[in-house]
Amino acid sequence: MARPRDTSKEDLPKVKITKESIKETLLIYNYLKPYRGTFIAGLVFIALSSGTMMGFPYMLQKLIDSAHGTPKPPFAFSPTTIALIMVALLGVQMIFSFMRIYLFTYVGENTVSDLRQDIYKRLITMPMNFFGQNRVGELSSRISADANQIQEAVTGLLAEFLRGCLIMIMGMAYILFINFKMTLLMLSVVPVIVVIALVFGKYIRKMSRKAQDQLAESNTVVQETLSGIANVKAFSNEWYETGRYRKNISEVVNMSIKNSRFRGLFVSFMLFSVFGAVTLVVWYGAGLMQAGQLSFGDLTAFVVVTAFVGGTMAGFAEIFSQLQKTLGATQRVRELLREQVEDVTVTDTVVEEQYRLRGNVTLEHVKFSYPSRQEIQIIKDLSLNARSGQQIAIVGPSGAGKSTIVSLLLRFYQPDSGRILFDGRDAASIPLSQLRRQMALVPQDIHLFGGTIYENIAYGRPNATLEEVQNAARKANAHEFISRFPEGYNTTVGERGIKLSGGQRQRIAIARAILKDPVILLLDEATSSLDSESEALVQDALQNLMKDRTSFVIAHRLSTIRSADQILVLEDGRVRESGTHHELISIEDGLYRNLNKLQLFEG
Ligand SMILES: Nc1ncnc2c1ncn2[C@@H]1O[C@H](COP(=O)(O)OP(=O)(O)OP(=O)(O)O)[C@@H](O)[C@H]1O
Repeated sequence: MARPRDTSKEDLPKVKITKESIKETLLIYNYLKPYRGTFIAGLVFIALSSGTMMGFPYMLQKLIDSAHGTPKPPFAFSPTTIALIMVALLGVQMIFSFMRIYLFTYVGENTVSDLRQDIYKRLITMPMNFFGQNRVGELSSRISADANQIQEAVTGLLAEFLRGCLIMIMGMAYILFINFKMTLLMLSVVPVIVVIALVFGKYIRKMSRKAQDQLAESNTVVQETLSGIANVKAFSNEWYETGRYRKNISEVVNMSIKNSRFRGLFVSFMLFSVFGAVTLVVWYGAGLMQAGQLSFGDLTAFVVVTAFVGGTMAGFAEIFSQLQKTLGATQRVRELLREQVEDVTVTDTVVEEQYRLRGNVTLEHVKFSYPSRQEIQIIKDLSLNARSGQQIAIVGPSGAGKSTIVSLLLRFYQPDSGRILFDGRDAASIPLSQLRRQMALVPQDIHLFGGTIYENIAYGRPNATLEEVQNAARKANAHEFISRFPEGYNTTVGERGIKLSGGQRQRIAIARAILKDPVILLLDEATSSLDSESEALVQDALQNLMKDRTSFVIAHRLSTIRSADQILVLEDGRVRESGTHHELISIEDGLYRNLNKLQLFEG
């Protein structure tokens, strides 16, 4: 029957059940290993609870027969005694069911939490290129929807399958034992009804999903028109939109009415066939009873067990469809777990003496194109030499490749050819985490994490004390405005917190970098202009930050880089001019000189 739509699950694609996909899924069961004992105990409780469940119709049979005075050994007791035994049986069943649910939830939650942590560790250590090629939404659904599906498989699916098998086997054996011929009669009708119900049910589900999609489409019209209401009104197109909506809605109505015919047919068919089957079996059983071959209790137990078996058969279809979804989920998760990660550590490490940098940076004939756009070379033969403590300014028009240089220095990407050297050593010979620990990036768009100002600054060195954080904030000219907030350093920022101005955010980012105390500083100057007071505070903070470290500054305003040791004028992936401000300004018709004259950059 058509059920309410559970979009979170239906959106998960199914895959074909093949030997390969099953093998993949079984590998996920590796995560079960640490909880093997509990898992096996859970399986035992499933078997026990299925067993006691089948004991119920058996005792029911004895109870009814005892009323007729025809109980057969070994339960030739009074009805009251049998009823008490049944209550005891139900009590035991309660314990078994409780244990089954508790143990499987314990195992399921723990395994999926291990799996989630592994996926997260993978995600966070993937190279930058990976993030350029995958959508964040899709990646996060690996950790939420896919992991959920796997959890259900670990706990629910296997348990349901085992329970189903046990009930089918025990149930079939039991009704065969009650009466062979009646079982054959039952087998000739019940599975047919189940199969028809499944096929029909699937078709109806598909139809109702279509109707829901149609409804969603009509909602898009509503959203579109309401969010662009000014357009609708300005064009006086209310009549047009009303017509569009009417057309959409009438499609929904048509489809739903068409569906109702099938649903009506399905429900009436099911009522007819289920009760018809019961009538048929009971009629046949009544004949056997008349002939003295069957007791009243036998007949009752037979009908109850048949209902169990029929229900289990139908349940297998759901297990099958869940299995397909799980195979899809595990395939995607396994793909992710197989991806090549960056060589970074996920434990907190300190800079080792052998990798401690002095801050000399050399680029030799570096060429680079982004892996996702191999055909366009962004950096074309770039060489530069920065000595420890120097300030290198990179200027040039938008799209020239300035930020790309910063990404290469951080080793987000590898050059296609040429070398990057730190203190004369090839960058590739320094472990990534060791290298990046000695660098700090102050980007153009400053990202503040949801948390307090203290936490945001301490991101530069997560174990810093409040005093160290405050000192960094002072140097970054941020202490004063932070102290003015009623909650000071405990003020929450980010999505749910207060909104800081552009200049304030920059100073937080500068404090974060000061706290990290990097050897090499990478600074992407914000393009948005600040008011002159704020600008002066930021510039002063930047001077504090750049003191005694090699700094690469992507500058958008030339006024801020006059004192730089070297200015590289980049155009189309090449260094067109380089030198100090005075050297460059004196080049007749030079690029820098012209840019300076304009005092205006495209970027
Ligand atoms: N992740 C990426 N994948 C593919 N191409 C990219 C990627 N990032 C940047 N590009 C391209 O590389 C070129 C250089 O970009 P880059 O950001 O280095 O320029 P920029 O000089 O910093 O520009 P701006 O001053 O506007 O920030 C651009 O054409 C851009 O489209």
